[in-house]
Amino acid sequence: MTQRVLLATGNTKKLTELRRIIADNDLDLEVVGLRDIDPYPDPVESEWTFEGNALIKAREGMIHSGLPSLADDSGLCVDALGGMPGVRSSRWNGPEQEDIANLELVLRQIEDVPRGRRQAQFVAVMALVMPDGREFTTRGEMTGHLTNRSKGSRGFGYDPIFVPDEQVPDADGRLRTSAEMTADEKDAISHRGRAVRAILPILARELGLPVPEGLRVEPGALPGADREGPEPTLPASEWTAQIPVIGRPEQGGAKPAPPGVPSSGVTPLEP
Ligand SMILES: O=P(O)(O)OP(=O)(O)OP(=O)(O)OC[C@H]1O[C@@H](n2cnc3c(O)ncnc32)[C@H](O)[C@@H]1O
Ligand SMILES: [Mg+2]
Repeated sequence: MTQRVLLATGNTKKLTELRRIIADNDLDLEVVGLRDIDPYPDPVESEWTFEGNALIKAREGMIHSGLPSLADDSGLCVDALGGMPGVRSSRWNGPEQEDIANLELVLRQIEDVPRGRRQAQFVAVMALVMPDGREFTTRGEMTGHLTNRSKGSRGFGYDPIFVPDEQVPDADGRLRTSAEMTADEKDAISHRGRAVRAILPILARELGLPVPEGLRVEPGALPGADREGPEPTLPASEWTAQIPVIGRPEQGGAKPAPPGVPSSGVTPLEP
């Protein structure tokens, strides 16, 4: 029987991307959105880390639906702004969450910053909360730089001003913004694509589904792999899986991984 999973996000563009990436990976899952369950108040995203806010949204989703629940917390971290807007990306210009006003404010804030110092990265953290309270997070990043004006109409949020590093220039040597890329091109390199592809093997294992071809990892490499054995040394809420991250240490309110912790494997979440 097809199992149901909730994607607890109020952002329909994000939901579309998440559904598309899950569908591309052939998991026998029905992905329901917030519109498919009884409404509940938006949770307050009160944490200073993407992990913390993703867990807040996934926990609320699980409590109100009883379903295994996924949630994404993401944002744009701009080096010249000390890693901001980061976890505040959707409310950067105020509580209205208007993409264009947020993007224009960032452009104004960096208008005097020269091209060589306009590096930024998108970060996405996916949280999974199971009905038994087990919790997991995965992280993906996409590095790039910011343009000085919007280009392209695909994607959402800050896509029209973000030029990903991982792309081949066109015949004129021009690089595209992520709003000029096709959905498949963005998914292949995006922060969300990476975070979702990292959580899918964990979700599959937790639901007893076959792990999709191409997403297989060593069984012991997944957090909670010892769930049939002795209790984990950390509470379930403190396990996180990290995928290899390209680029600089995390910013925007999130703490860098503690020294000595490998870029993939199990690390504790900050309190
Ligand atoms: O909290 P939910 O309900 O999931 O929806 P949201 O839009 O409020 O989501 P976040 O709190 O995670 O804020 C993420 C913001 O970061 C930006 N962002 C995240 N991923 C992006 C992407 O792939 N392309 C462009 N902008 C993105 C965009 O402004 C989002 O509104
Ligand atoms: Mg939000």
